[in-house]
Amino acid sequence: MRASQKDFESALRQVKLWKKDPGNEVKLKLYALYKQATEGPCNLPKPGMMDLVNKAKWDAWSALGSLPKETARENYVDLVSSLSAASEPPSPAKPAADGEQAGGDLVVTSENHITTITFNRPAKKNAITTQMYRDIMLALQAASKDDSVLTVLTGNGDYYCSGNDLTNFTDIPPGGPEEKARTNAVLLREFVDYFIDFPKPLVAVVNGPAVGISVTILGLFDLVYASDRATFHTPFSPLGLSPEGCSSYTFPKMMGPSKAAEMLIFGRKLTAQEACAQGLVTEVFPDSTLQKEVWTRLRAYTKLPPNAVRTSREVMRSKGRERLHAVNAEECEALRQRWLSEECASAVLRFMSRKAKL
Ligand SMILES: CCCCC/C=C/C(=O)SCCNC(=O)CCNC(=O)[C@H](O)C(C)(C)COP(=O)(O)OP(=O)(O)OC[C@H]1O[C@@H](n2cnc3c(N)ncnc32)[C@H](O)[C@@H]1OP(=O)(O)O
Repeated sequence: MRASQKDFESALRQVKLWKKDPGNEVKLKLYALYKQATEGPCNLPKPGMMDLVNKAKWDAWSALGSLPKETARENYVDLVSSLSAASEPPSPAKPAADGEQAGGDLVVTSENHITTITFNRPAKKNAITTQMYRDIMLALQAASKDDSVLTVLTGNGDYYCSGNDLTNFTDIPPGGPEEKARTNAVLLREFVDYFIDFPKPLVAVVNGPAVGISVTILGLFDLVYASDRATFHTPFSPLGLSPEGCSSYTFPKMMGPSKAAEMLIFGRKLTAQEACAQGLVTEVFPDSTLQKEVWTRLRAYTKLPPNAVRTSREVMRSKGRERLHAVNAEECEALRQRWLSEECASAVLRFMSRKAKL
């Protein structure tokens, strides 16, 4: 059935009532269809390379080519109706009380003296949004004070985490790309500082592939248990970026400068076994037994005298902390500059335009 002008207007009103931001990809699709339905094919000049937001919008609209206005209107109505029919999104993450589970892109649970922070965005391979960085910091703050002995990070679905959400870069504030780069650098520095200063043992249960920042911060963890399906990938150079999470210091220290260079400069992806041989991973488990074996082991660790555990960790960690803060500051400044580079803009655009196809 063809959508009438009335259906189209009703869909426009419906979008305004949505409580949750549908995400940049959906917004781009809606934008493109709206423009096509109301103005026809895009004949605006192509925005400049650094104007990420307008460039992404232009790409999405242009990709519709000569799609007739009526079809665009119909596709808009269909898209809105399919999204509105989808189940209501869960509430945002919050630090949980004992045993409580919060929904959202991050799930925090606390049980048997273990606080678990789960990346819960499986449809996006658990890419970390700006809100998730903030929620992880809140969860770590709460976990540092609760009665848990261990804090675990893990992922829901087939991925552990695909790193920073690359669409983070498209939301340019009034201060322009410079302000965006500055606020990202502040956020990143604060985020990594939380891991450097965290007072209890940090454990990663790497259930699948890990990319970018989810790999680099592993150098700040005490234990990294990985599925044999997991891979470890830091594709910074292809993205026009440079290493973060103190990996420019922890990785060479852990695996030697040459192996670290292969990963951090040349983006070589490691298998779980290779990452274990390099000291990044503590132990690799068959995917089918990972959960059972790891959680049994972790529960046993929580029975150890907690003050002895904390003291041992503190004496192991305290000496390097100041250095790590300095490394973090240096890496964030390098990244602030990288985010303003054409190399980075092109890489993000490549990813975005792949996504803007309708
Ligand atoms: C402010 C602090 C900054 C901190 C600095 C951090 C730096 C980093 O972390 S750099 C690393 C950034 N991550 C990446 O470059 C990974 C990008 N993603 C991919 O290369 C691929 O998606 C993949 C290899 C992770 C998975 O490929 P595939 O199995 O083919 O699945 P899809 O590509 O179809 O992905 C499914 C779905 O998920 C979305 N998605 C995946 N990763 C990201 C991401 N990092 N950011 C945003 N979105 C991501 C992807 O767009 C697909 O979405 P739909 O098309 O809507 O299904």
